[in-house]
Amino acid sequence: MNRLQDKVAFITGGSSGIGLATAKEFLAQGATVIITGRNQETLDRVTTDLGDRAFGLVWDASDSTDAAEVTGFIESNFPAIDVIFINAGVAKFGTFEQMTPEIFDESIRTNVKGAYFTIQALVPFMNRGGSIVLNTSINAHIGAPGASVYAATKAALLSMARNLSVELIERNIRVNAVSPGPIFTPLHTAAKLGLSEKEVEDMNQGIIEKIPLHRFGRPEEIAKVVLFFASDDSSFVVGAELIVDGGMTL
Ligand SMILES: NC(=O)c1ccc[n+]([C@@H]2O[C@H](COP(=O)([O-])OP(=O)(O)OC[C@H]3O[C@@H](n4cnc5c(N)ncnc54)[C@H](O)[C@@H]3O)[C@@H](O)[C@H]2O)c1
Repeated sequence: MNRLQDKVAFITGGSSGIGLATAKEFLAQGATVIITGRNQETLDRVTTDLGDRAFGLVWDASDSTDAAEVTGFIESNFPAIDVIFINAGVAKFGTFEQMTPEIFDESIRTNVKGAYFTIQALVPFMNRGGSIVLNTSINAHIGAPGASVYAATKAALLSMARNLSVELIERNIRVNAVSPGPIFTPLHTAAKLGLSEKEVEDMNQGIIEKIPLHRFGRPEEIAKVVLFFASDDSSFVVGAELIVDGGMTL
């Protein structure tokens, strides 16, 4: 316990799924947590549940170049940011023909550009060093039908993590990546995937058959890995990737 005592952590897309599980884990370890999302009501509800050390900020990851409000809030309230978890993301699946320029742009803006400019805006606040963790995906490594756009964004993110790690370590900031396999979260709903209920059901069944552990992962199982990267337990780990997929990519 208390692996993040007195630390301040910033989590993008923190109101559900892996981001929320990570916020809970960080709070349990003594951190103060700032989560971002697009909906004020949702953020209010979630931060009320999370308690006094949780703060919610409306910040659209796909428009992260406009950071004035976020940086102003941090400046007025915290001495530093110690941990950033780049987690907000969209997963638009579909055949090659179904991928429109709009889907492509939204995916790149949220998953790649959003990540980059969030880090650029927040690094100046990491004045006591710290840790940045990027949430990529096993899709950065495998070939799966219908995943070409999503996978391309996650491969970009993984490469971003490696390259930023060698640049930011000069400021005592470690950058690492977690690459989850299938984790049961709201991302797996038909609406978010852009598929029908039946397509999602068939896809999920097919996925489980490929996982040696024969089940989806839980958000909490990713949060534990993010905690490892965020805390001093990983003090000599720089530019690494940890695949957490129940053995799916083996
Ligand atoms: N669930 C999985 O199987 C899985 C596997 C590998 C990687 N991931 C990655 O994990 C991350 C979290 O996904 P999740 O599975 O917890 O699903 P989720 O839908 O619960 O979480 C995604 C979060 O991102 C937020 N978000 C999306 N677009 C945003 C935007 N423009 N601005 C701000 N926030 C935005 C959503 O509001 C949500 O809180 C994603 O980056 C996803 O690609 C998930």
